[in-house]
Amino acid sequence: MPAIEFDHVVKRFGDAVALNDVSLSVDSGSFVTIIGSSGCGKTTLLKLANALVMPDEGQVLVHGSATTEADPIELRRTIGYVIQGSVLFPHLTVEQNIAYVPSLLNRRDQRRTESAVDKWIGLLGLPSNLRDRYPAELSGGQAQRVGIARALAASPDILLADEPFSAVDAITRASLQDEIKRIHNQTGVTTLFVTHDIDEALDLGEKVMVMEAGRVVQYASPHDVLANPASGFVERLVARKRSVYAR
Ligand SMILES: Nc1ncnc2c1ncn2[C@@H]1O[C@H](COP(=O)(O)OP(=O)(O)OP(=O)(O)O)[C@@H](O)[C@H]1O
Repeated sequence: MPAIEFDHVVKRFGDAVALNDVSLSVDSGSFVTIIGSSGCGKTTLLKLANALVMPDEGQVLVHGSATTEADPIELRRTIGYVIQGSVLFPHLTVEQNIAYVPSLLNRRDQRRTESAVDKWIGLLGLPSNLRDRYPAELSGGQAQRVGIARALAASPDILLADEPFSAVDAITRASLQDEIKRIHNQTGVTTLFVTHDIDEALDLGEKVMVMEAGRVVQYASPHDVLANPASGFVERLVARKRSVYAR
C-alpha cells in the first residue's frame, strides 16, 4: 500500500486554485523531493497530507485512509513536520524539546525517552553540551537540527519537510543534506521534502516532483527528469544540470 495517495485533488483558496487535479502516489519508504516556482502549491500539497488543509475535491489517503475521515490529532502523531526556521518550544531546553513527544508516548518508561533523545542527538550531530540550552541560544543550523531530531524522535511513519534547510549557510546545508539522507537510509521513513534548490531536489530525491501552477508536471527519478524533462518549465529548471550531465 502506498504511504500517501492524492486522488484527483483540487484545493482552492477563494478564486485561487492552489492545487488543480493532482493524482499521484508516494511509495512507502521513499524519499520524494518537491520543487516548483513560488506559489505553485508545494506547501499546500504537504499540508493536505497531515490534514492541516482539506481537499475541495478528490481525496488524500494516508496509509489507505482518507484524511477527511481520520482524527487529525491521531494522524499527525504518525507524521513528522519540519518547516523552515523550525519552530521549537522556546521555554524548553534542547533535550526537553526532543523528549516532548516520546515522553508522552512512554509515560511509564522514562529510559526509553532518554535513549530516544540520546539517539537523535547523536544522529543529527548535535554536541551534547547543547542539551541544556534554550532555542534562543542556538545557531540557525543547530535549531534546524533540533527541529528534525524532535520530529523524528516521535518515530513517525512519514516526514514532511518544507524547505527545512533554506535558512542555513551552504556548509551547514550540505551537512544537513548528508544527515537527512543517512537518516532516511537508516529509518526508511517516507519523506516528502520541499525545496527551491534544483541541486538539492536531484541529489536527495529518489523521485522528484516538479510542480507548476497547481499541477504536477513531472514525477520521476532524477535521472528521468534530467534525461526527459516533461515540459519547457522542467527543461529550464534543469538546463544547467543537463549541460553538466551531458559531458
Ligand atoms: N491560507 C491561504 N489562504 C489563501 N490563499 C492561500 C493560502 N495558502 C496558500 N494560498 C495560495 O495558494 C497558492 C499555493 O500556495 P502554496 O503555499 O502551496 O505555494 P508554494 O509552492 O508552497 O509557495 P512558496 O514556494 O512561495 O512557499 C498560492 O497562490 C497562495 O497564495
